[in-house]
Amino acid sequence: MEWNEGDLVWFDPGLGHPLPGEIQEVHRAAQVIIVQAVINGKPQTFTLSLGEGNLQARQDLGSTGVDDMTQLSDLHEASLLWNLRLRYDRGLIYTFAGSILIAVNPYKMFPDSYGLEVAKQYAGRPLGSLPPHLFAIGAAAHAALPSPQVVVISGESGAGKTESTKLVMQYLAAVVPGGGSASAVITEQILEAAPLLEAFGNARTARNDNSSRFGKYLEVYFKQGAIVGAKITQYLLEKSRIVTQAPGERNYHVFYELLGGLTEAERTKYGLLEAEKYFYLNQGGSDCAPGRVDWESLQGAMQVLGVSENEREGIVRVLASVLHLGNVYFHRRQLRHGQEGVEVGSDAEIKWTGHLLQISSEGLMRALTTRITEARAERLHTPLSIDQALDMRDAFAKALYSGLFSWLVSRINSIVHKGGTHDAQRISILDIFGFEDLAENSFEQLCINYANENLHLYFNKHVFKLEQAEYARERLEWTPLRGKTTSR
Ligand SMILES: Nc1ncnc2c1ncn2[C@@H]1O[C@H](COP(=O)(O)OP(=O)(O)OP(=O)(O)O)[C@@H](O)[C@H]1O
Repeated sequence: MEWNEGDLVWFDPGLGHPLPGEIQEVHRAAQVIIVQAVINGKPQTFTLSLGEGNLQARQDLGSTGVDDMTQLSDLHEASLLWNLRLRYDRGLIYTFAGSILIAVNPYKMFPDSYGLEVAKQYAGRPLGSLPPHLFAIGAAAHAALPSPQVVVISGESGAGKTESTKLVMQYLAAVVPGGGSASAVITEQILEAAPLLEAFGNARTARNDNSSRFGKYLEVYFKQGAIVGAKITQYLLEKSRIVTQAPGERNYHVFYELLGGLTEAERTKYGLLEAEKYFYLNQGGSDCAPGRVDWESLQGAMQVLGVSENEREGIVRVLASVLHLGNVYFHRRQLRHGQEGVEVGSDAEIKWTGHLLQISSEGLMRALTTRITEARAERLHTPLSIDQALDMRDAFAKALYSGLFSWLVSRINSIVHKGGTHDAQRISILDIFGFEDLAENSFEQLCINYANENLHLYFNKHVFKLEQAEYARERLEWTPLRGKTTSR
């Protein structure tokens, strides 16, 4: 290829990845070209020998890039990223790749982009006829009913999945023709379920102040065009966080919201102190401020969802019990016959937990310090070591909290899913935790990454299969990904 001044190119000045540049000078006699690239906002020039630097022609994307990646003529990782970058710099955070929407997290709100008026513009418009937007995905899913639709939202932690899920839901709530007041109530309840689930299932992590620590599959049901119900399925709540947190991270938001919002009288009633005093809340060394939602708003969300006062009291009791349990400590104790066991350091926390859960404190103490084995008709109490007792305490706290979380999800479902939806149309939204590679990876990261791998595998198979079927239908030639022959 003959290069000329002003040609747009991809070149690699030895970085191991291509840069977008523009040829400034061509010195054919010396076989040298000078290319300029803008790096971190500063123009820099590179002198390359002709034939060096893996020069490739670069498409002119103008100042705002193309809004569908399929319009790119030079298609490789660098050109895809460059297009996203150009758009992002102009505040255009959404880009299509065919029927897939890529969203780049702006980390700042664009309130004008998500109003009712914008939602209405997208309603009923085919995908691609308006600029890329989450509402376009909502509109496409809605238009494709009655066949069941799933919006799969995928990306690493902090990418913006949860916010995107809420926006798709907001779109459906805003534009789906009203089905009377019953539909309006159920729609409000579905929207109110989001902050409630976030309080109990989200936490501050090193990557995201509001990271979802569970996977969520939300099915929204429609009849005669109106929303008639929803169902939430939750996966894999991260249990280790209830008892331990990595540096800079926190426990689930609800604990800090609870302690920041209780009145003095309520604190006394549940035997609670300020958040800094609880081992389960202060291991990450992060602050213990109440956080995103205040306790009062959370109570409001529970009210909208019909959670009774009695049930709310039960929720506080379980949360307070988890906190009390975390402060239980043990001493080594010499038993008879030279055996070693443990005893609880202070029984105040055990008494509070017993009182709040309405179980016997003595039984709880025994359960935390001994293991019961049954052999024939005999029950043997084997004393635990300190480490085993701590594990037992933590396991109990984890079971209590995850039981509460599962109960909450089924309680929400009992309100937003009244049954009778077997013949309803549905749009589902999958918001599942993204890939994680932390300084220390545990069993939870294995499960999260395994779930992601499978999702990607399914997604790739599905998308490529569909694409190949379309090629076959249109009798286009293509090279199957793993095959050597060109098919017709
Ligand atoms: N469309 C958006 N507009 C503005 N800010 C956004 C948008 N999407 C995400 N954010 C910001 O990024 C933060 C992280 O986003 P979000 O919690 O949705 O990520 P996530 O992919 O669900 O992460 P995780 O897997 O950790 O739950 C949000 O709290 C919000 O501040």
